[in-house]
Amino acid sequence: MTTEQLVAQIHKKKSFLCIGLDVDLTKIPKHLLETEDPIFEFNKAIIDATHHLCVAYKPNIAFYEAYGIDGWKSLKKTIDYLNKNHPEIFTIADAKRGDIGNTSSMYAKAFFEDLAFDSVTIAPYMGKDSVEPFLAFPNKHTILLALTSNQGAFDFQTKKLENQELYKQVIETSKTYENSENLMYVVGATKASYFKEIRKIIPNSFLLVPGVGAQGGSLQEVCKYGLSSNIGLLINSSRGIIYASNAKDFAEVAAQKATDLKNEMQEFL
Ligand SMILES: O=c1ccn([C@@H]2O[C@H](COP(=O)(O)O)[C@@H](O)[C@H]2O)c(=O)[nH]1
Repeated sequence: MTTEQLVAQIHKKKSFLCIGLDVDLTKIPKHLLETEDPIFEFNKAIIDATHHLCVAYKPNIAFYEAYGIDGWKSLKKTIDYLNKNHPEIFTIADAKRGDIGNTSSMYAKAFFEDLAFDSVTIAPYMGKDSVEPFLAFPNKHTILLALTSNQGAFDFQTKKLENQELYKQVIETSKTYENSENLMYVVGATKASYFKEIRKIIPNSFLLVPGVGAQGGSLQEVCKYGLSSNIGLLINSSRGIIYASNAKDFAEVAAQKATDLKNEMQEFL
């Protein structure tokens, strides 16, 4: 999917919501455990109930890898279901990969070719040759961890190196990479006070923003300085939506939570 197509969907649906599909078998409704593929059945129900409210879904790959080959099969079924039934939805493999060049090329093939995601999250720590293999794929997007939502972000990302914070150096350096127009960035909603500075460096790039809901970040605070001229934000919520109920009405309640977040977005569209 191109960035222009994503922006068009945001305006059409009046939403820049991304729903995280972080499936934990201990948290999903018990009746689904009796089905052949509980992870896929859970995702399918959530997608069927919420696809009109959001523009993106973000399965976090750890939640699938944790269940071994069955988890990977459920992931494949989920992305195939999305690509077949909702090709207008932007898909994000939250995998946080990145390695030396030839290994990164294999990660890129796994997520962009085999699984056919639109984007993948990448850790920037190994630098240019670890990121560029992902950027080489046309109309695919590489989402670089810039300033993460967790407390540990302060261990390194905000520390100054040669008088500039590391997260700023990551963003500035990444702009020099080949095909950097395919970059997006992760910035946590819990770091709302940093958005003004970040927008000075990347005024138009898309930012994937996790951390609203369960982690306590505020949509209003993020939008104050995070919006760009083409919206430029994908606000993610995972647990706050998908586990709002673990009874038989879980998909309905998830849709209500997604509607609440979408409604909060209206004043910014
Ligand atoms: O900085 C980051 C980067 C990624 N995440 C991921 O986003 C979701 C957030 O889930 P919630 O349940 O809405 O808290 C999850 O997959 C994280 O691994 C992040 O939170 N922060």
